[in-house]
Amino acid sequence: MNDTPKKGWFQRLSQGLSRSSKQMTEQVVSSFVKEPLDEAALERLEEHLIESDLGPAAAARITERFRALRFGKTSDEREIKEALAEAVTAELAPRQAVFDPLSGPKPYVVLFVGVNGSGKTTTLGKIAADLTGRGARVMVVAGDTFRAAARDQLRIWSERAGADFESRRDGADPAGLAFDAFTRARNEGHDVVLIDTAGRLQNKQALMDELLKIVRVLKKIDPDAPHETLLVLDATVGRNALAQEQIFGRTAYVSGIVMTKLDGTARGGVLVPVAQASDAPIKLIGVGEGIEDLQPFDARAFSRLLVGLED
Ligand SMILES: Nc1nc2c(ncn2[C@@H]2O[C@H](COP(=O)(O)OP(=O)(O)OP(=O)(O)O)[C@@H](O)[C@H]2O)c(=O)[nH]1
Repeated sequence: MNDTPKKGWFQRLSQGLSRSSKQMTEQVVSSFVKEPLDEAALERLEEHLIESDLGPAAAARITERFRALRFGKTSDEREIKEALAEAVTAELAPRQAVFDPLSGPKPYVVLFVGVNGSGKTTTLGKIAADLTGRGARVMVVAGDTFRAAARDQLRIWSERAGADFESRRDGADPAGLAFDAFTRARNEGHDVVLIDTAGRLQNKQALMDELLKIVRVLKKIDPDAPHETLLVLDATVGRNALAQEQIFGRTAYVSGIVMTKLDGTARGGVLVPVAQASDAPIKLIGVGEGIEDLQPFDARAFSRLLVGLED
């Protein structure tokens, strides 16, 4: 995604995170205002943070940091929010990284993995549109060959973006498709190849085997491919996102996480335990269905908005 967010992104992020920040402000922030911060209040804070899906480990660390900043002091709402924002930023800042498909090798191959419904296809479509908008030549590959609906949806995104599109009939081998598409993209001078994959097969093992096979055949053409493997996770499933991260993260060589649908949940805080559990950093976040609603992850902006700080 473009490093310089388009105008209005901050407002969209703010609006998208409004349910989460409302939860934080109502449940967490308001209960501390105008009381000197004591042990009982800190315990309540930790509980609220866990209820907001930040996870026990991060909740404990944030509470400790908060204690160091404010213990024994009477705080107004702004001071509470600033201290919380600082503590959440400290958790997330080391887990932030940039998705930059245009400064690597060409064609730059990006594999999209994640369960069905997580927002994979939409994310891929938004990225395709962003890249073609910046003048890149993009190929979109419909690696979920089992579901005609998934393919059609991707074709529509691809046409809208002005990208080239590669697909095969139902049930064709996705690894073969990926190989041919990568070969064509190399020959024709594409800048980026975006490969969608299935999110569900007969069982988990079959799904992982298929992903690994795709990776293997891509490496036959370029040992460094795929240059990026993005795991797409849906924030609305809360802590289930953690389980998904574990399954895909362990086997699929994930290099970056995209957290979608942060606008559809009051538990956007789940990004914190996911970011910490994963070996891969958070690269992009989605706060809506529009093309402009997918943007680079900015730990500081995210943390401040999560606790209801608008500036
Ligand atoms: N509110 C909101 N909706 C989103 C976001 N990202 C994706 N969606 C919606 O989530 C739904 C599922 O997204 P898809 O892109 O189809 O998900 P998928 O993982 O490709 O799933 P399949 O197509 O079932 O394989 C769609 O209705 C999207 O419009 C987001 O950031 N916010």
